[in-house]
Amino acid sequence: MIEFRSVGKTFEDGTVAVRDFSLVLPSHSTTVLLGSSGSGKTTLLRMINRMVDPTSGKVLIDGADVAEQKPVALRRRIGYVMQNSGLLPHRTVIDNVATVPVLSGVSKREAKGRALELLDTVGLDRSLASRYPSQLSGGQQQRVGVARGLAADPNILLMDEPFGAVDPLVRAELQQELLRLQAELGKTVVFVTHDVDEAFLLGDQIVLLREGGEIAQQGTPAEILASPADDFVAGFIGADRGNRLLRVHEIDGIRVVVDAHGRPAGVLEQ
Ligand SMILES: Nc1ncnc2c1ncn2[C@@H]1O[C@H](COP(=O)(O)OP(=O)(O)OP(=O)(O)O)[C@@H](O)[C@H]1O
Repeated sequence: MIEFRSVGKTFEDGTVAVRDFSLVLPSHSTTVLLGSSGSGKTTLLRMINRMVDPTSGKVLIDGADVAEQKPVALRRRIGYVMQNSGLLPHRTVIDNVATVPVLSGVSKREAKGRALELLDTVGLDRSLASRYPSQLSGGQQQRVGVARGLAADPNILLMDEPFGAVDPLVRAELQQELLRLQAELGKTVVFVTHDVDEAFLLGDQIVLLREGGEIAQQGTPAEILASPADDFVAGFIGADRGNRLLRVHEIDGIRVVVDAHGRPAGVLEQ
């Protein structure tokens, strides 16, 4: 469990990124921090692994204050996946994935063996292991980024707009892969995005933020869709709300769900 307790962050130039933020993130589930640019999502995410230290309040992991833990050790046991994959350009795919375990004392041979398994896990062909990041597509790079985030077998995986830089088709594929992986691995995932559809697809819990890291609403996607707390929430999730209004049509005894434009969205289970 990750807990933010009355956390605030004012940067040295006086920018108040987060005013007073409290939240519990349950283990083995995905919490999405959703909000527009500048709402403080990345700042909050980075407080978990101490890439940013709060100026007030505390962040606790399983009851232990992260401020009392060494940042390097903390970062080695928390996976971090960012936009543009953050891969080391002069290292091969396999070395990128194996780096953190080797730094943590795992033998090179063992780390490489595990890295190959992780390529399978994230749906990458092992033949790509000896390539450099620039020799991969954007989607493949992001998969390597996810493999690297998982390399130390962390309980917590932080993901900062990890699929923001790839085209919509690849993005949809990566989202499905993450859902599959999460069903298998059950990590505590904290996922940052400004994309409502992505948030609703991936999140068990959604936390919609206004400026300053103020929580506009938190709940399951269904709860937020069913009863937006106020106009801000309704506006944020509602840009294409029309598409979210679904109806059931019966065709030859099969119940088909269609969206507001009459496009089929799926079939109801009998
Ligand atoms: N190092 C810094 N120094 C000063 N201000 C900062 C710093 N990092 C972030 N900020 C400011 O803090 C606020 C929150 O930034 P943050 O990156 O957390 O937002 P975000 O919701 O993740 O936005 P985005 O979706 O654009 O990444 C912004 O106003 C930003 O300009």
